[in-house]
Amino acid sequence: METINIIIAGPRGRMGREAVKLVHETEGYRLAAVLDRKHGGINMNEMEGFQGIDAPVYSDPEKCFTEVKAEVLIDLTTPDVGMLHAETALTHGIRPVVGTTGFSIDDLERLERLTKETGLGCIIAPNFAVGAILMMKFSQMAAKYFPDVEIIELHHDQKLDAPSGTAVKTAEMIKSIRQSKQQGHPNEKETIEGARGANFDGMHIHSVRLPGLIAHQQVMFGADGQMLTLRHDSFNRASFMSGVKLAVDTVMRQDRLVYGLENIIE
Ligand SMILES: NC(=O)c1ccc[n+]([C@@H]2O[C@H](COP(=O)([O-])OP(=O)(O)OC[C@H]3O[C@@H](n4cnc5c(N)ncnc54)[C@H](O)[C@@H]3O)[C@@H](O)[C@H]2O)c1
Ligand SMILES: O=C(O)C1=N[C@H](C(=O)O)CCC1
Repeated sequence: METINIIIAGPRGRMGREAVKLVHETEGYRLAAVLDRKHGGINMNEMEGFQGIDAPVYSDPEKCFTEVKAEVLIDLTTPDVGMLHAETALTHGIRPVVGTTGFSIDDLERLERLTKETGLGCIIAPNFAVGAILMMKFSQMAAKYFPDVEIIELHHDQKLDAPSGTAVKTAEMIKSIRQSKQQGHPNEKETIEGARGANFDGMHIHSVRLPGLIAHQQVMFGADGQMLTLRHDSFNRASFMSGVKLAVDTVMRQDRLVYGLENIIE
């Protein structure tokens, strides 16, 4: 088995720490370096909580991708930084696996162009949890029969982007099979701005942020006299790691942009 050399961006973050553990403990993976905005120039084992993990730390992505031999970048940072990392990685022949959420349609189009130019795979996964992928797929199936839908996503209160990447992806998947529909009463009026949530092609997305939560989503379908609710809960960040591993293994065989793990799980 060929070793996959991996760079992780955002190793001290909530997701980054889990990803470091995954790469460190997986046979056939080697942690080649990490990208950390503060600690460039030291070794990981000098950083708190990473004793016994030997990898150089960089703060400058350009320098990191030039000096380090790696096949894959796992990015778990913030949208603007994640976009810069993904583009820079591709131009250095490194395949990005991006868990960072909050990318715009423009960002996705730019990355798609870059993958076509370089012939390299890139996976953008708004949610790595297999259960969440199933919830999105089931929601897409249900929307064929229940066009009236509201999405409620619930996350911890340190989350930067709203709506969540998962909610946006769910809405996009529903939109792909549903005729555009403005839901609710045609004359409805918000007496407090935002009361009806975000409007995506007529369906509404509500974002809840509370301490204690991790990542949760409920998709509610209403029809005359009945309701169908699909819900997924991630109770810890280890729940995302089998999806990260699937993405790393798959990106090695891809030559284009893949947006969403639903396109690669069988
Ligand atoms: N796809 C999924 O399944 C999934 C799951 C959880 C979180 N996320 C997303 O992953 C991202 C990270 O989430 P989190 O909860 O770990 O956040 P976090 O705030 O705990 O971690 C983000 C890390 O990025 C680092 N960072 C910021 N700028 C940097 C830079 N220039 N260079 C290197 N590192 C930099 C920060 O120091 C921080 O450690 C978010 O966008 C979140 O929405 C995705
Ligand atoms: O913790 C977060 O932030 C998460 N973000 C993802 C999203 O935006 O959908 C999914 C899981 C957790």
